Amino acid sequence: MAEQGNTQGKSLGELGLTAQGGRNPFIAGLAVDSREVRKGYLFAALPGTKVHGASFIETALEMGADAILTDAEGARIASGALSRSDAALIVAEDPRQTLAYSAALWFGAQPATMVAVTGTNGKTSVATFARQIWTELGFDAVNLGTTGVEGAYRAPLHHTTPEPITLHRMLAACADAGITHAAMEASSHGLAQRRLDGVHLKAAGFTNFTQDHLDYHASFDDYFRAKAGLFTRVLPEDGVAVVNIDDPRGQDIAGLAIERGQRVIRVGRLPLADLQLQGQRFDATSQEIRFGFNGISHLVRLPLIGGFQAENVLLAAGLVIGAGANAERVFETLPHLGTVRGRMQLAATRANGAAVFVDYAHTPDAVKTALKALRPHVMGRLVAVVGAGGDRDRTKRPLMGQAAAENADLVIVTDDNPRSEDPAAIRQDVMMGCPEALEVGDRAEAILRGVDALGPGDALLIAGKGHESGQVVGDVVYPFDDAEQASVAVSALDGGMA
Ligand SMILES: CC(=O)N[C@H]1[C@@H](OP(=O)(O)OP(=O)(O)OC[C@H]2O[C@@H](n3ccc(=O)[nH]c3=O)[C@H](O)[C@@H]2O)O[C@H](CO)[C@@H](O)[C@@H]1O[C@H](C)C(=O)N[C@@H](C)C(=O)N[C@H](CCC(=O)O)C(=O)O
Ligand SMILES: Nc1ncnc2c1ncn2[C@@H]1O[C@H](COP(=O)(O)OP(=O)(O)OP(=O)(O)O)[C@@H](O)[C@H]1O
Ligand SMILES: N[C@H](CCC[C@H](N)C(=O)O)C(=O)O
Repeated sequence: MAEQGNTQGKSLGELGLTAQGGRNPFIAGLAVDSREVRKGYLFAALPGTKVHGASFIETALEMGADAILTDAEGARIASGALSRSDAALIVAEDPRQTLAYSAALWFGAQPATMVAVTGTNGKTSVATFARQIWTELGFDAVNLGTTGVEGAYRAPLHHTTPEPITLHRMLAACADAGITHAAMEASSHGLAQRRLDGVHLKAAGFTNFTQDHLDYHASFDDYFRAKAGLFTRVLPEDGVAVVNIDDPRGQDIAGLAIERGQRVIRVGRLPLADLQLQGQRFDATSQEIRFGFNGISHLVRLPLIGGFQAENVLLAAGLVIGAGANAERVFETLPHLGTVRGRMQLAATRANGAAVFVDYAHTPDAVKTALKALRPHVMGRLVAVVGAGGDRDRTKRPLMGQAAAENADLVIVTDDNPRSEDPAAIRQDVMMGCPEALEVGDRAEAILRGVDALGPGDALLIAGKGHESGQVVGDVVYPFDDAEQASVAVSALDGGMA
């Protein structure tokens, strides 16, 4: 109970729940996994992708559960066990959403100003920039997502958008630590599973929409509908939608937001944008951007590599403005933003001046965008080390290879978390899109070969793992850090010059 952060216990009513059968107990904690149930807990028996959680209701009752939250199908599956128990039974149409609301009530605190961002690519970057802007403005702020909880409170997370019990435990810990501002990532899995439905958002952002996760979502339209849920369901009507309208799906989102009465801040290059990116100039380590807001033009130097990061920065600025900050003060913070860990991060420089970048591009669009974004910063050739993950969307693999072949001068295909799959078979899938590429399964060797290929003025992009610290092979996570390997390779080739 203590780790649930609530030592008092709560009645069902206090959790927004009404029992349809059984007692009306005082709840000691919440669990979605029967193995985590303790005496007096509410067990949420959720319909799963592999099995209905109701199959574990009997076990949960044996472990001491005093209340069961499930759907009609779950109540039917466990009718035998339920009829032998006096535990409270709550049957909800959408038990995942009900759990999300109850988890928010259970933990009872979240940072006062919260924003969330969704989209295929750019969520971590936007959430991180939003946190950096708030920090520059003097607020105690965090970002939560793929890279964990970062900022004035730090903690690891195992998911981009954690399930609601973990999420609200974390939000309450942040609030207790004095965090007033939080920017979180909303993954499509998280949205489809209603993980954010109890979060109080002031603004929500949309970056872009391209292929990913078609292993989980039945179709592109399903994937889009999941993302749109951030605006049609989670963001309240008085919330602000901050949308990249350069993406046609962003225009659809803006339309949905307007239908709900939400204020919309349009971001993009199109003349219709409220926060309009009007020009970019690049040098080796930074970019100068010109943008307009409310008829006023601004010129700012961003110490960031990659044109797409300007789009992410403006989306983050829009979110911070949408959540209540003064726009001119927000724009003053932009020259102080820093590189997002593992996103177009300069990891090492060779003695001949060639640069090695680490990036988290793991979708076809991201590989294309990242490589294209490096071009204006680089005088010479562009080398790419690329691979695709196992147990993930297989259809994206050849497209990732193709994106690399079309946008780099030399491509090296390697392993990236093969998980339970045969690494050679994954590489073959990728190679279908880039048949001329060099195939080097061992990632450390692939990086070494990539670094070795660099002449003066060239650059290497190591795509796919970004901030990750391991290579997942089978069930084993081997320590592996692309940035570290880049330094090791440069040292090995140039004699300690990394
Ligand atoms: C594919 C997916 O999202 N799965 C989530 C889903 O599990 P599931 O439907 O597969 O569960 P299941 O195995 O069928 O079991 C059904 C239910 O029985 C319960 N159970 C199961 C076994 C048992 O002994 N006792 C028990 O109670 C399970 O907790 C579950 O609630 O519901 C579970 C409970 O809410 C989640 O923990 C689980 O996330 C798993 C851990 C996961 O890895 N998700 C990943 C894919 C994910 O969410 N990633 C996104 C996207 C990141 C990105 O953008 O790339 C993220 O936000 O991190
Ligand atoms: N606005 C953008 N448009 C296209 N590609 C982008 C954009 N922003 C980032 N990327 C690419 O996507 C990669 C991942 O970026 P980021 O981590 O910010 O996205 P994400 O949506 O959080 O991804 P994930 O949820 O899978 O972690 C970057 O390393 C870059 O290659
Ligand atoms: N959140 C993404 C990250 C992918 C990163 C890449 N390194 C891989 O393992 O495919 C996923 O789990 O699909």
